[in-house]
Amino acid sequence: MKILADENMPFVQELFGDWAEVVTCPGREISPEQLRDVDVLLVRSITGVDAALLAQAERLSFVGTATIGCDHIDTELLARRGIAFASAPGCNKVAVGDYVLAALLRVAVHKGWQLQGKTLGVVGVGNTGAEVAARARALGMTVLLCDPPRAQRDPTAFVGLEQALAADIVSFHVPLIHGGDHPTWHLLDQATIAGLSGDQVLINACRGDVWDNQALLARQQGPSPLTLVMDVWEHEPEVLAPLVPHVLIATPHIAGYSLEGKVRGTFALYRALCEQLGNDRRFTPEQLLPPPPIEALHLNEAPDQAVVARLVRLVYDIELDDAAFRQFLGQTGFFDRLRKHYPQRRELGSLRLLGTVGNGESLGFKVSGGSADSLLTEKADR
Ligand SMILES: NC(=O)C1=CN([C@@H]2O[C@H](COP(=O)(O)OP(=O)(O)OC[C@H]3O[C@@H](n4cnc5c(N)ncnc54)[C@H](O)[C@@H]3O)[C@@H](O)[C@H]2O)C=CC1
Ligand SMILES: O=C(O)C(=O)[C@H](O)COP(=O)(O)O
Repeated sequence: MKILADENMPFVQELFGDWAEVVTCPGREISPEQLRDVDVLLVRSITGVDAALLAQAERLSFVGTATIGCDHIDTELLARRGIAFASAPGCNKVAVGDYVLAALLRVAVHKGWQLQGKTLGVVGVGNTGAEVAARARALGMTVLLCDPPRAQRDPTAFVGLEQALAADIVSFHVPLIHGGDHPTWHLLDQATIAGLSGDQVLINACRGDVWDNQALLARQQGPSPLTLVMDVWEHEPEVLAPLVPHVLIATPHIAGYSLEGKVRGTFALYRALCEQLGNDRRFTPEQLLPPPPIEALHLNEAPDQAVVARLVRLVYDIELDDAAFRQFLGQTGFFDRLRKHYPQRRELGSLRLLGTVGNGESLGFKVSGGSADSLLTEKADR
């Protein structure tokens, strides 16, 4: 059996190497010719799997994407051709929650805000949106949930887009959908942008095409620009360069790039393929993860916003991602290069907080309760 996998997918040799020949290559370079003798194709979000790519893929029986988003896959085509398909729902939702928490804390410094009491609109309340909502609540924010497809089933829990867009901060977590009842392409368009006030903050960690980037640039060049956090961009890997100086935090589609998230992504495909082939699973995701750089910290009291910000930065410093983006912007291939060489990033949950840590768990950290002394003893005993 021959497996072709995106080179940015960790642990493919370890997981599949025992029962298949595994070949890897850059996701944007996978060609129809390469797929002639391939049985299994494992991609990430940058490989468009469509009729043109599969034109010569006579042997292909399985396609997997180690991502949450599936907008790059023609799933109807796969179904028509009898090719099995798997994705990795939720695999990097925690990483996206970490990213947005780090962004909120950075925004707070920039604006001189206490986040407690501020409102956050979450547009799209699935796996990633729910992670973000939980962390914002732990910071004492009032969270407005907007998810029209879900609201059809549970109308009382949700607000409309207009109300969500009136929040102090609005974070987008929708799939990219063209057409249908709830399209998300250019959900933030010229008209919605015009209705926003210059005090507001917008975060996009879902798909670039959900925001009209040209319309945003026009707004940012006017008298009352918005505060923007952008992990994703229209037309990636291209970036609308003139927009970047008007963006507070700019990153190259790495919100979901924790090591844990990537491992869960590859592992979801391993599990699906094992099931399809009737193979036994020899690994668990935990076996693949190295120990984190910092395992535990002792806190004597519940952390305030400034302490939370320092704790988050110990595990994930979003400003380093922003600085790298600005340093290399404009160089050919900078976007994909930053993604390919992304430093190993762990989730907040890799750090255990010991002692009286209040809302630590809801913020994403691992927490051990008990008195400070008993925990110190427990730590010393380990
Ligand atoms: N920047 C990054 O690194 C990452 C980006 N993503 C993107 O984020 C998207 C969302 O991920 P999940 O939360 O895991 O997906 P999910 O499928 O769990 O949730 C998406 C939610 O959006 C809702 N929705 C659909 N249309 C909507 C509309 N017009 N308005 C408001 N809500 C709408 C759905 O009802 C659903 O509840 C993914 O499809 C992917 O494109 C996901 C992971 C990492
Ligand atoms: O899971 C998703 O959906 C994402 O957006 C991925 O985190 C993006 O990573 P790549 O597939 O582009 O490496």
